[in-house]
Amino acid sequence: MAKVKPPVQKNETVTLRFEDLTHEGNGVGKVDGYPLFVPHGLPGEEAEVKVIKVKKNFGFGKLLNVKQESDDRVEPPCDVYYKCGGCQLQHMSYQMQLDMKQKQVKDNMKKIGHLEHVPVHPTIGMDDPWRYRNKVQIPVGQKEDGELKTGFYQKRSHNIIDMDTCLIQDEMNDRMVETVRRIASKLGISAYDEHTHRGTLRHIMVRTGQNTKDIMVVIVTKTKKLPHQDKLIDEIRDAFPNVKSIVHNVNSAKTNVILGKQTNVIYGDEYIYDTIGDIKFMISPLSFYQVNPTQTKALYDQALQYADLRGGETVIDAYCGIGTISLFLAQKAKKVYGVEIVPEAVTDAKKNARLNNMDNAEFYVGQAEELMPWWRNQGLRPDVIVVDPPRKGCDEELLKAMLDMEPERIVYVSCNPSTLARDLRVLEDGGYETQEVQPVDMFPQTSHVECCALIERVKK
Ligand SMILES: C[S@@+](CC[C@H](N)C(=O)[O-])C[C@H]1O[C@@H](n2cnc3c(N)ncnc32)[C@H](O)[C@@H]1O
Repeated sequence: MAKVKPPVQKNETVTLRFEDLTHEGNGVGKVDGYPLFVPHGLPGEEAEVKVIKVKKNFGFGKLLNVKQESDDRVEPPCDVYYKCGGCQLQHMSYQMQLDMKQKQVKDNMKKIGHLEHVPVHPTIGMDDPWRYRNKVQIPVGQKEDGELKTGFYQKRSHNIIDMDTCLIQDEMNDRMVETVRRIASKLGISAYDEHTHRGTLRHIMVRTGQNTKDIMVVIVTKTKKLPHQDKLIDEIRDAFPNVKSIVHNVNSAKTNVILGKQTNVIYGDEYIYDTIGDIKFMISPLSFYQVNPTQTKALYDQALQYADLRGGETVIDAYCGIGTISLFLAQKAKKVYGVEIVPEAVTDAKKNARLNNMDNAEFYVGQAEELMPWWRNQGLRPDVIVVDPPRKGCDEELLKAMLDMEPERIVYVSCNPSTLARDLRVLEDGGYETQEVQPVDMFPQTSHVECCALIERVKK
């Protein structure tokens, strides 16, 4: 067969009408049937686009000039939006973002899970979709004049954009990052350089309790010693007298992973606290804690509603982190078993159960895919199983053990609709039926979406 040449060439300028959006939020327009993916293009718009990459069946373009704007186009409030890789959807009305996420989930259900019949509800959005993040982890670099800079990486690169504020961060986190950077700069602490593997300061992480206003700062260095440690602590405390915890984390490895294994509390407490609903949580530096507390409440309420607990049930919460969902469930269940791979998180989970006077939740350190079959072999038969895995979804062994245990209901909380759809297919083939999926906008202005799905055992 003769080779068909793409109808566009690299660096050529073409006029496109965008027909659709990809799951990442890129506009899709076609030249003679050949699709071009263009960041910041919106459906219905006509625009001039520079072709920047040509592949056999599709290409990529750069938006040069929008000739006819969509009613859903909005002016991004962030000065560095078009450079920074953090947000992808600031140019889009919030309603369009929510609709796009619902469609993303529906498409995955259909294409990956072959679950076109499953109702996917409209995405639960935020009243104010800004300043929602309770945690920032920001890389530190050095300017030409030697001063330190902090900022997220430019798209598809490791160049740090010098920025003072991030509009999806809690303002407290912004101010703390700026303060630590300024003090460290003044004390002459150098930034870590990933090319030469030299220098000291790698990242600044700040976590804030949205409801308690507790603040934890984690200073990540390549070096075992934190230079000018006492001075740094004094000056941070002068600027933020209410800081609860200052932690030094050592990460000497050549890696993209932000935190190393060694953490030393150099001032204050090992934990900060936050509340979700009526439950109080203590959170240590290495533990996972959802980044958007307002939407976490909406997500957990949904999970609890799907679990439909009456007080007599045994429940397993797999991938339980610091026990957040487990304790929500324990309010209504007879017994909850949690499993989590990070030992520090399990320590937090146990302490959190005590903190809330709950004695019906037990937590175990381990791989969920190992513990679940072990529980099955021990004869544990839960009424409800909740899973909340990382992006790669559930392990096959775990899915198999869940099916063998025959719970009435499975509640699947997911931050990745494609692995959710893949795993739902396995559960459907194993005798379960997905009843509904509720997307929740945990990460406004970005293309990520969180979901909660209800799966029930088909009665024979
Ligand atoms: C998306 S988080 C959910 C945490 C918790 N349910 C919450 O809402 O805060 C996923 C959790 O799974 C843990 N994890 C990752 N792989 C695991 C595995 N194989 N077995 C058990 N836990 C795992 C992570 O450490 C993380 O705490």
